[in-house]
Amino acid sequence: MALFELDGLVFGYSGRPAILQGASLTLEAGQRLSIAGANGSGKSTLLQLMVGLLVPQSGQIRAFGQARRAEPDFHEVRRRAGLVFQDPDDQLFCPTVAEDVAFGPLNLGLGRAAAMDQVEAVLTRLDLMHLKDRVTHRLSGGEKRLVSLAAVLAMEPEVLLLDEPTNALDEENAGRLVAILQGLPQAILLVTHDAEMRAQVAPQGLRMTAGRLVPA
Ligand SMILES: Nc1ncnc2c1ncn2[C@@H]1O[C@H](COP(=O)(O)OP(=O)(O)OP(=O)(O)O)[C@@H](O)[C@H]1O
Repeated sequence: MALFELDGLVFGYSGRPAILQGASLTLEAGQRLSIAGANGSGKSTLLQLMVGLLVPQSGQIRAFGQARRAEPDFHEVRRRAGLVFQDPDDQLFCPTVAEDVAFGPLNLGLGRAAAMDQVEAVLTRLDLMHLKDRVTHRLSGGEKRLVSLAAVLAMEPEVLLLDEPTNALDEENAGRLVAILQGLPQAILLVTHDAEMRAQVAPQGLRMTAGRLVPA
């Protein structure tokens, strides 16, 4: 069963010409796929459509074996597919790092103690335990990006949708992120301008061109 099957998605922001003009892709379990493309070509827009944050004007979205049309269809999609936003400030909204990372597990119904165990496990895995009690909005841009990834991984999604994950990361942390992603079991859809990262994490690639996805 494919995790995602997007067929002929058309989307334009209100009152503006369509950015996506028939974008299609299939993401299978365990697959790693990258998407490149010019600034403003619609890559972030596509990821937001995949988890129901935007609604296509036409085209089909199947996720985890089912057609997804209305908002309630996407609750399950957002639980099983973790989107790491391009801007960490869209992801992180709690006072401290521990609370931000615990938010997802608590929301999924985990008890406080189990959620805190999960927070420690994820922060340890990403080598971020030193940030656990920090005030989130005072972190550096790169630290926020890593905490965003931790917050998504804490929900144990089946697939990761990553929007420019190396933005604001220094070379050392970008390298660490690549190693972390290489070691994860999840399927990954990786949007990035970073050609080296695409080669290391998701060599099979597509390119967004004129509103469609074509082999890179
Ligand atoms: N909320 C919005 N309302 C109106 N236009 C928007 C909105 N969000 C994005 N856009 C526009 O839609 C186009 C596609 O944006 P999108 O962020 O999907 O591109 P992208 O391929 O991810 O770009 P980048 O590589 O710069 O991150 C851009 O022209 C952008 O300005």
